[in-house]
Amino acid sequence: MQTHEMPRIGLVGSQGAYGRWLRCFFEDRMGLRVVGHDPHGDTALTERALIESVDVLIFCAPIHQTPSVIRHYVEQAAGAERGQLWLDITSIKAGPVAAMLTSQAEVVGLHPMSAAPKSATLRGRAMVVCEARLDRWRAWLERFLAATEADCVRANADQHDRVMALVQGMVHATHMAQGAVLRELAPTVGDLDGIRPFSSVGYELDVAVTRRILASNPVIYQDIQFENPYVAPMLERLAAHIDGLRDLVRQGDDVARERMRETLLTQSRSYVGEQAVAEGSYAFERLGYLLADLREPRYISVFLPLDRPGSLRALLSVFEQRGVNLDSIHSSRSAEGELLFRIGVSRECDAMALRDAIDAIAWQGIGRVVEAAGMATPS
Ligand SMILES: NC(=O)C1=CN([C@@H]2O[C@H](COP(=O)(O)OP(=O)(O)OC[C@H]3O[C@@H](n4cnc5c(N)ncnc54)[C@H](O)[C@@H]3O)[C@@H](O)[C@H]2O)C=CC1
Ligand SMILES: O=C(O)C(=O)Cc1ccc(O)cc1
Repeated sequence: MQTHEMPRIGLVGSQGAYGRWLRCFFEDRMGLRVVGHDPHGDTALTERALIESVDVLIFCAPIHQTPSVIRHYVEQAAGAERGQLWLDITSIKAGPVAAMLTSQAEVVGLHPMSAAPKSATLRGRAMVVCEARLDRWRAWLERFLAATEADCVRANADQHDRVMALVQGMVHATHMAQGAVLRELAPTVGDLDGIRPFSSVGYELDVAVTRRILASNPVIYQDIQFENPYVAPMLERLAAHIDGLRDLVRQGDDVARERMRETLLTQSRSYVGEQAVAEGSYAFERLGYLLADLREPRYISVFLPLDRPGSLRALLSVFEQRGVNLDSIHSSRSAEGELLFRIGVSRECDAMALRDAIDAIAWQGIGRVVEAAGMATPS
């Protein structure tokens, strides 16, 4: 009983990005004891000793290695895992879940749909939950999932992998291809910096996705393409549509134009449905306004240390008292994950009044101005 109340947590891959996040999560948010093993930097416990000292074991190792790592742990455990809960967070689910099922532990596969966040929980992110063999650990699992604050969606492992071929495989493939096309063709039109002033909202959004992928761990993007059996058939369809479009454009006549409209626009529009098309289109517009606000060169970013009602009002009153007109206000996060208010300031506002407002934010103890951009340099 005690075990299920305050289980000891074991992390396989404890030194990785998610391993480190999970350690903080379990220790700080759930008050649980965490131990781990990782060939890179966490070898105090042998694998067998790790298994013997935990109640819940979580695999957070690289995707392509995880099934064999799990099988190795099953061998090492040799039955000692009976009564434990084994979880994994791998981006592909069928292989890891099948491997965990060869143990005698209870088994649930998880997939958080975001990189390890800078925040303390997974609030606002989806997490797929594949219950494979769950009995006595059910109540604790529900408490754990609630503590993550993730939006949990249940699926079996095969369903998960089919969906991920679209949600991840397709999205990553198209953006990796965009990155390669830009690399090849952008030099002929003034390079990326030369293209930037010509950006549309769609280009800017796609470039952000592509660069996010390029900034991340390449092994994950490689494994998501290569380890999911549903990716190859998806790529066939993707390639067929791109090839088809190229052929129609080469053909170039009215028949080809009509065919393109029919296959790539009209049929998809009616499949998606009028309402969802309208909602998606509006979401795109809102992102356009957001990007426009974020592009405004004159803004300040403020960290408000006091997370309580009225903090934002105190901040805004500093501007009001000095007659500084604001164009936009967004809550956002710094690259380090700190919650910030980003305030766009009217280009017409008086530079002295703005500087005075910035000073007042600090000396009145309202907040810390992390960045002030587009200000006239003081004379
Ligand atoms: N990074 C992301 O965006 C997301 C990752 N995931 C999943 O989380 C898992 C881990 O990902 P990251 O933490 O980003 O990767 P990572 O590469 O930062 O960490 C993996 C860790 O596993 C360790 N490791 C390698 N072989 C091992 C073994 N035999 N035994 C124990 N540890 C071993 C590595 O030394 C490394 O520290 C992957 O399965 C990935 O699919 C899930 C959602 C998002
Ligand atoms: O590229 C994406 O989809 C991300 O947002 C990051 C990411 C990478 C791997 C995952 O399994 C889940 C999320």
